[in-house]
Parts: sequence; structure tokens; C-alpha cells
Amino acid sequence: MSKPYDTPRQPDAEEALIRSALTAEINHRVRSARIIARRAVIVAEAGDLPPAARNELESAITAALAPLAEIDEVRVALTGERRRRRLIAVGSGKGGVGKSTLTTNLAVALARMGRRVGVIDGDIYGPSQPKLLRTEGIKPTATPEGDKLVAIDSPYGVKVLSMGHIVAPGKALAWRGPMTGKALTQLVDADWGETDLLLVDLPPGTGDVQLSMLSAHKPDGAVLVSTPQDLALIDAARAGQLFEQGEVPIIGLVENMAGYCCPECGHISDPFGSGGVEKFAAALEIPFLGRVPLTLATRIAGDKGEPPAAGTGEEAQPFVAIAERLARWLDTGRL
Ligand SMILES: Nc1ncnc2c1ncn2[C@@H]1O[C@H](COP(=O)(O)OP(=O)(O)OP(=O)(O)O)[C@@H](O)[C@H]1O
Repeated sequence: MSKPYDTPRQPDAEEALIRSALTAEINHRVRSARIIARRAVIVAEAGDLPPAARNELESAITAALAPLAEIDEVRVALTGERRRRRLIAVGSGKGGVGKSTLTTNLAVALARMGRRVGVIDGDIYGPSQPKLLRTEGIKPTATPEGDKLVAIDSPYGVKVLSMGHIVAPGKALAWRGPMTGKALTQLVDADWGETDLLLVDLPPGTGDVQLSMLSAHKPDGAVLVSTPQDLALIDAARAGQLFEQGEVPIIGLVENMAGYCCPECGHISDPFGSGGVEKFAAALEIPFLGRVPLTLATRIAGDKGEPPAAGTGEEAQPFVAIAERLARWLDTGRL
């Protein structure tokens, strides 16, 4: 069987005729357009549309093609109802608290549970997902229509796209608000194949990327990350407020770097304090999702592009436990 999207294809005369009668917005959805015995047969993608909008799309195609002299009848087939792809934002108030590490490892753990997961590196100014998911130096291809990027397959069963795959290191630093918004849209609207869950690794703080995310690609929920330091917690609360104002449910707060286990003697010390995040979450009435300890192995694994959650070591456990809770939230709305 031929695979229609393997190679770029020129539309034939019939398809070109049909497409010329349709608006760009509709053409974007049309997957095939043929005329068979004066009957136009159009297949359009509508899996993301609610029933009323599906009917409108069908009527709009029929109305646009009816005046064509070459056609007596129009048949429209809309692709089946597909569950909408869900977006979960992973945010923090402060940089360097391990938001990217958490995003990567949650995605890998969810993929190992059989979920179809992708990671969007929304950290346009300091992308780290290419390294964490071992896809550094890989350039994404475009769809045959040339209108979308194709997400990259990482070696861990997770698809990924990052500005770091597109722009030379350091180049995006001078970008301003509207450009960052466009860049994020390019990543979200890419061809993610069968992926039905996207984790978005947001840059720290409450800047342009967060705002364009809330306005154009409202996430289904947000996971917040903090270290136990007071300052990080205060910033996390600020990031949380932004999601609340945007009516994005906060799924919960994760404490990262929560106690250091010395690889030599096994002694656990708390360089950033202990238990603060859980108490803080309780005070703000935000669910506490779990604690990820500070370990040398987690840091080294990150640098090597070998997420601990891809293995079976001790370092994988906290990520797996949080991923299980996230999966439950996605399935039932409860943790
Ligand atoms: N639990 C952990 N144990 C040890 N090292 C960790 C842990 N979590 C994160 N790190 C390390 O801390 C550094 C910062 O982590 P990461 O890049 O994930 O943070 P971030 O919040 O995404 O930072 P940025 O603000 O730069 O995006 C990395 O070197 C990472 O390997």
C-alpha cells in the first residue's frame, strides 16, 4: 500500500481544482481530494473538532465545491473523533530547580507505562531537552506539505522538539515576545504523530512564553517544581498564581533536590532544608506530588542524556511514583 506522506507530492489537476475552491483554513484539514465520475470525494481531518464544528466544516466544503462545473455531487468524509492531545505544563518560579530533569523523566516513565508522550522544550532561551533526551544535533524534518515540523524520536520512546533542535545555540537570546510566542506555536502545532500527551518544559518565571502558552495553547494542567528553599517556594507560588489566573488547574507541586544522600557514607543531609515544599503546598492547598532526592547519579545521568527513569535504578523510583500519580490524574481527574 502506498504511504501518502512519505514523499512530497504535487497535487494533481483534480485536487488542485478542488483546493482552489477552498479556503486556506479548510485546505489545511484536507487530506485527500479526488473527483470520481463527476463526484468530489474529500477526506478532511476533524478529529479535534466538536460535533457542531464538524457539521460546519462539512457544510462549508460542500457549499464551496457546489458551484464547480466539473462536479455534480460532493461527498465529505471527516476523520473519526480522536481524543484531543493533552498538554501538561511543567513550570517553576526559579531557574535551575530541576524542571527540565523532571519533565524528561516523567515523560520517559509515562512512555514506559505505555503512554504516547512527547516533550516540548518551551525553554526557548536555554533549551536543555536535546541533551536530556539525547537528540542533540538532530534537525527536525518538515511535513511533505512543508507547513509543520516533525517531532524527533528520542531513544527513550518519547518524541521531542526544542528550539535547541532548530536554532543555533545562543541565537534565540535576542528574541522578543511575539517571536517566542510564534516559536512555541511551531513546536506545539508540529506533527506529533500518535502522541496523545505533551509535557511542556516551560522556562522559569512568568514571562512571554508562559503568557503565550496560556493564551494560545492553554494546558490541561500544570505541575510545579521547587527546591525546598524559601526563595524558590515564593517564586513557585508566583508561577502557580499565573496558572490559576489563566484557569489552568495545578495538578500539584514536586519537591526536587530534597535531601542529599552521600554516595560514600549514605548519610542524608538537607542542603536546601527539608519538608518545606510539602508544608508550603498544604498551606496553599495545592496537592503535593512527591519528592525527588538530590543525587549525584541524577546529575550525571542528565549530562549524559540517560534519564534515570529509563533504567531500573533507585534514582528512577521517585519519577515513576510521580508519573503514576500524573497518569491517574489524566485518567480520572484525581491523584
Ligand atoms: N534531583 C536531582 N539530583 C541531582 N541533580 C539534579 C536533580 N535535579 C536536577 N539536577 C541537576 O540540576 C541542574 C539543573 O537542572 P534542570 O536543568 O533540570 O533545571 P531547570 O529548572 O530546568 O533549569 P533551567 O532554569 O536552566 O531550565 C542540572 O545539572 C541537573 O542535572
